[in-house]
Amino acid sequence: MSQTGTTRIVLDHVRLSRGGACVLDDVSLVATRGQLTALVGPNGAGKSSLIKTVLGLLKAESGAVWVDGAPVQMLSPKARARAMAYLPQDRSLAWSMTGGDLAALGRFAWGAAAYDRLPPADRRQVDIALEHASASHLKNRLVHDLSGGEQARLHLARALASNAPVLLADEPISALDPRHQLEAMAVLRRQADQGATVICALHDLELARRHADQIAVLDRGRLRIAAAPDQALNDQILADVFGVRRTRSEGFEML
Ligand SMILES: Nc1ncnc2c1ncn2[C@@H]1O[C@H](COP(=O)(O)OP(=O)(O)OP(=O)(O)O)[C@@H](O)[C@H]1O
Repeated sequence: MSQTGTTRIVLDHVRLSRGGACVLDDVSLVATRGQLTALVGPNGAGKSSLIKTVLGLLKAESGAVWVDGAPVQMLSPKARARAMAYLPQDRSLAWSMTGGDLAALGRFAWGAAAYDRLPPADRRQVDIALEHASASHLKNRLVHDLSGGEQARLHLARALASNAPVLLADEPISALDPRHQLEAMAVLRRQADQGATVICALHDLELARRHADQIAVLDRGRLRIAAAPDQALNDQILADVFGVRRTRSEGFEML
């Protein structure tokens, strides 16, 4: 698969099995600088598995993942952490910490430190990330005392604080109210506009359509289409993959 100067992430005929079943089947996808790719597909389609494979957390049994021209499996854990920020779907924390310390974990690959002990430049990155995630006021609160949506915004701040050129976000808007969903999507859009490569798994097809440059539709482990939003979410795909059709009010109804 050809790689140009703007290419950052390439999946080249990736096949992955989990629990004895094939969950990614011959998936090829390219994500470039400055581009927001929305990964959509029904539950179990393989979105989280794809993100973890790009991160090198799961190893493709055939095919390859390239990050800035290097096979991901050749990169050290630190190099991967510096290249790619990850907002996982599971955001449970085993022990509590302040919101500031959670967001400061985003600087971990540059040297671990609690928020108060971060070098000024790193602390500034964390403060900017907290602001972008609408979470500055949560800096001194204990994470376990916060609502699900407040915790989600701190986890987004942690991912943003790393300032990595690639951002992989697995359902970044789950648990967020409508206003904060829009804010989170605007932040991801801005990251892409500033040159980052953003890949995010989303269930909200309308938000995906409005914010993404390309939409990759996964269907039972196979990439059905990766294209501009209106092309990717055409009537046939909506019916075949999601079992829905668009209503006149831009919503969806079951077929
Ligand atoms: N740890 C695991 N062991 C075995 N199978 C797994 C494991 N994790 C996920 N799977 C299976 O892999 C397939 C893809 O799961 P994945 O989490 O990638 O889907 P998804 O598209 O992210 O789904 P969702 O929208 O529900 O989050 C599913 O069939 C799932 O049951």
